[in-house]
Amino acid sequence: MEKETHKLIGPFSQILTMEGIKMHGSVSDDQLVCLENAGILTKAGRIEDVGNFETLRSLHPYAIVEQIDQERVLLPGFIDCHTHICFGGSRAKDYSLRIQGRSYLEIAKSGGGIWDSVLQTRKASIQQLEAGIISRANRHLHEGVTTIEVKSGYGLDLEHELKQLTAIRNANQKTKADLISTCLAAHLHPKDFGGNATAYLEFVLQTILPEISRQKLSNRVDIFIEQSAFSVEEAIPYLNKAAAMGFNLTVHADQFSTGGLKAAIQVGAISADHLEASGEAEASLLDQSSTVAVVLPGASLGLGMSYAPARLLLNNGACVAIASDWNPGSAPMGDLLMQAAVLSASEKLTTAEVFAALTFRAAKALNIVDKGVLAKGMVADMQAYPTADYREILYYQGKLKPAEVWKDGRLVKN
Ligand SMILES: N=CN[C@@H](CCC(=O)O)C(=O)O
Repeated sequence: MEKETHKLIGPFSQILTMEGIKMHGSVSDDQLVCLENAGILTKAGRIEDVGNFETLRSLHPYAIVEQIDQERVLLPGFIDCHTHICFGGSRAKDYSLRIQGRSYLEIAKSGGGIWDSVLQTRKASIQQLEAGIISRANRHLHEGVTTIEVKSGYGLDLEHELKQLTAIRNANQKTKADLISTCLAAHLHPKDFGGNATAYLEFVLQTILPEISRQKLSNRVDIFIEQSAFSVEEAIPYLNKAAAMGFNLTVHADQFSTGGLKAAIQVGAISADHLEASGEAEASLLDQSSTVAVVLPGASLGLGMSYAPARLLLNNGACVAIASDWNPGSAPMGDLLMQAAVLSASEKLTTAEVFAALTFRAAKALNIVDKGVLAKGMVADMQAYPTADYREILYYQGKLKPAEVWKDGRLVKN
């Protein structure tokens, strides 16, 4: 019986296991474990062994062989640890205004921005939201992204935050990608809430979060700390109370102005995301911190703004992850590999740093311990690129896509 459940996949020209690389700070490419003519043995969705293909074949003659006949480089599936792919409508109008020179915040003040997506998302049925999530998640899966965080935050009242999180839960049953939900009811102080920002956050704490816990819709809470959203003084008590209710914390921090990263570290957030406005002073805070610094080049591309200082953050010892921020406003593209490749050219990130940021460091941002590395016991989420040289993956700046993708050891794209 056991013999039938083992599967040996290979031979691969190269397998980058991502094993043995530290969680924090800079990484040079010579730290990458690159196995040549390699295979991977899986069983029941987990990795049993990784090594030379012929050696594995002789050690496990009973394994069913899934033969790879062409040149391929195998990597762990990517983990996109920050998205907003549950939304209704489009914000093409905002984009066209931005490329005419209007800023994100100006557009938000004049009726566009996040609030416009809130109105469009409230109008959408749960089925429409589900269909949108499934289609975006499947596109990501096709491009090698096997785990995807998905935020609410376009509902901003009890009914519609629950509708978004329920749509994410339903979509998770219908896509082969793994979806991890986050409650971002604190995305904005809603225009139609009859009270100030603090009163709104109290409402979220007393009404929305208990219901989310009761229905087990999410165990993660996020807040947007920014002049246009919530202040540090408003956010800290909110985050501390959410943590006391058992939620893991993540923060939208330092996108346009600073203060958010420091607050995220202070409350023990698992990650602080954005960081485009962070400088030397903020980067130095990450030296002794376990908070993951998640950079979002897709938002910089969508807004035509500077990238987060990923090189500086790594030089300061941060654990840096890269995510797509896929959303209808600031980051509509949703191509994680392309964004990471373009960021690496500007920020001078090594291939090892980019792949770490898309795999096991992104897993840390989601508190996941069994994904992002190809090693015994880990989930067999993997992707194979049609090349014999791993350096070509970033070289083609996102145009080289995986030819095969496996989720839980099963081929989901070929
Ligand atoms: N910055 C705040 N939230 C999103 C943008 C959402 C939107 O513009 O709709 C982000 O992560 O970029």
